[in-house]
Amino acid sequence: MIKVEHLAKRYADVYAVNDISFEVNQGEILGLLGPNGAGKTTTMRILTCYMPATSGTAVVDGYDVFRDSINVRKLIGYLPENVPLYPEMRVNEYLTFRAKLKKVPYRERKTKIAECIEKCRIQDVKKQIIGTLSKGYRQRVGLADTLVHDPKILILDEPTIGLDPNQIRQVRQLIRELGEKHTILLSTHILPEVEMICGRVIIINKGKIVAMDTPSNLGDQLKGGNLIELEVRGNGEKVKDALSVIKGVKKITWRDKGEINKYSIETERDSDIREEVFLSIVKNNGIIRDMRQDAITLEEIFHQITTKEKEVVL
Ligand SMILES: Nc1ncnc2c1ncn2[C@@H]1O[C@H](COP(=O)(O)OP(=O)(O)OP(=O)(O)O)[C@@H](O)[C@H]1O
Repeated sequence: MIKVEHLAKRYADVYAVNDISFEVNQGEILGLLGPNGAGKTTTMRILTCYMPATSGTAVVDGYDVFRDSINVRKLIGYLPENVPLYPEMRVNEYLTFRAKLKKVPYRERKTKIAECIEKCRIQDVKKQIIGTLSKGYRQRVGLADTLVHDPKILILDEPTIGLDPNQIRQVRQLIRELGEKHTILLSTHILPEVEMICGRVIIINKGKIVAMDTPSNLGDQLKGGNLIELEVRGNGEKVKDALSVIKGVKKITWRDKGEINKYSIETERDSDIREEVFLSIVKNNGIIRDMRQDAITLEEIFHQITTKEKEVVL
């Protein structure tokens, strides 16, 4: 449905997006996940024909975003990060105005608007002035606007940003429902959001794609093991050397190298080496102050992929 090849966008001497390629298949919800400034909005702006790429191509349902921009726009409903609404208009007036702009035929307009109002659950506020609505309701009016011309594809830039936890839950649920009928590309920097909503995720950092898979495969393939957090009083170097030879240890990160040392030990999947860790530290005259084991979450993977910590990696 969307095919992006070697896309790049340069602002002056900075590449906001640098040679990215990916596809969004029909009917899927794909999450574009990345920290601030990763290039998510830039990618979406190119796909929605808001601005041209510096190089590369993007094709939406067979139409090139640069050459066939009018056809591409008809296919896409775009929710920008800051939803641009007219605060002095009433909700139904605004949606009628938008439907006219988007050339929804006069005969269908009423029905289409009613459908969007129902889908986005804004019946209660349809006569209310937009400026008086809560942020959550404004977001839903923005979503209703993206749907009013019944586009095949929805491009949603940080759709839950700035909402309270209840509103976030409602908007996520709404996006999941919309995913039954529309192909969706959404951006977020919130990990649980992609885990909850998306079938596939692209992790983008500094304009480059650093990982692409289903949320669960990312967990399995990239790390998939356990993480043991340790706090030890003793000779840091000696303890590190002893830990590194334990079978099942994949990587050790060593911090606070003083009298008290902290280690994060990544282990193989399905291995539990806590007892070996304990014995090894005691044997090397270390005192364990804390030891915790957790499964590595997508959060850690994301953190590791998108940041370069100063660390000792064995
Ligand atoms: N119009 C512009 N002129 C110059 N630099 C820009 C412009 N728009 C974006 N950038 C830069 O391009 C990079 C990518 O920005 P972009 O907005 O695409 O990131 P993002 O992943 O959407 O981040 P956020 O989550 O903060 O919105 C950033 O370094 C940003 O400062």
